[in-house]
Amino acid sequence: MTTVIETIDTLLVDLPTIRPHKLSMTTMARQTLVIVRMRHSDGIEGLGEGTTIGGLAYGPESPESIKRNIDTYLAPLLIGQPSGNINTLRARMARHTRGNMIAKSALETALLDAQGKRLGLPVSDLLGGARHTHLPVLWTLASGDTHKDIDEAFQRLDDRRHCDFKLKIGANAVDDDVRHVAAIKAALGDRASVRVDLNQAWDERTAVRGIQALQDAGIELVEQAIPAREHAGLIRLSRRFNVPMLADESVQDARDGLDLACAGFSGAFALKLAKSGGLYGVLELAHVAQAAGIGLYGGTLLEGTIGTAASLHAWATLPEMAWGTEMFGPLLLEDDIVTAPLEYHEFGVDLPRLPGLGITLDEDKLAHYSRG
Ligand SMILES: O=C(O)C[C@H]1C=CC(=O)O1
Ligand SMILES: [Mn+2]
Repeated sequence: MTTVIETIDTLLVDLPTIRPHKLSMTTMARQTLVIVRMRHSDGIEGLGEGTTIGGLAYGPESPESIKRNIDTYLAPLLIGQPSGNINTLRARMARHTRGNMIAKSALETALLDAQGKRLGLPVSDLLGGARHTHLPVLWTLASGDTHKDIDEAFQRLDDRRHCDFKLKIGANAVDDDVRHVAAIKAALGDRASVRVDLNQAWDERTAVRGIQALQDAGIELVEQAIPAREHAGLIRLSRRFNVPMLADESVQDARDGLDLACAGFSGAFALKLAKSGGLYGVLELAHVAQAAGIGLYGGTLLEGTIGTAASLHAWATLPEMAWGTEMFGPLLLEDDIVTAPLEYHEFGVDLPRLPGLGITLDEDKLAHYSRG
């Protein structure tokens, strides 16, 4: 008998962060994960996660909209359908619903987790096989205080946890931000690479001034300096400076990637399951980038362990990423809802090797942190 999808439950899970995480558009004191539990008629449960940053501060989906739109619109499209044909189920969601890429990503992840468990294969094997089993992971310094950030960076270096750092700037005046970045880079010297993420905070004129100063300070990568939809401006910046531009909010999926590449962008793309609607969509973007000679970077929306593991399975199938990954989401959270956390060591993280995502929920922790 064909295995079908029987039930899909969604849970809002609030976890405190280890310290305030200050971005240009919001300061996070907690993270809300939307956890999907998808049960199939063969008794297998698939897990998925949809997560964004700061409610509606980061993008058009909030944790509450992700849950509501799965419950109301997306789950009914899947329930009763055969479990194993993920291409058909993706097409069904795309045909009947627009946008909501984080919600779709959570569901696709749950489908892949279940299929992997069913076949006894890790998700990366379902995607053709892992080329890496240990991936580099950077850390974001975003305490809002220069000296605290420097102490935090040295701690991470000494623990051999991270040797690349991303600084979140754009909330303060340009000169203050540049001073903050330059002080951190000067303190770390050659021990670490330092990059910045503006999260769209500058206009193009400000960006020209700010990026020149950041380049002079030895910054290695400048992420999303100007608003997402200003593709022409981003391309001008990528041509103007030696320091490469990393497109994040500007590049959601393969279509954006193709447009940017065809219009002359050079630099790198931040890949995120949340932007591209799941593992297949994000790999389509990665393949466009590869064809265009654009560098890859494994990005996060600060997902917990389930979403982070899903991303790792996708990144593991790619050639080495020019800019590594930022899959540190679980390390920013005070606690976890899984029985065995991901293993972070030697400046990176291990790819889980058990079937599916390789992650098991801790039911007590899940109940404790779930809303309602
Ligand atoms: O890159 C972003 O825009 C989102 C995210 C990734 C790391 C972090 O601290 O925030
Ligand atoms: Mn970013």
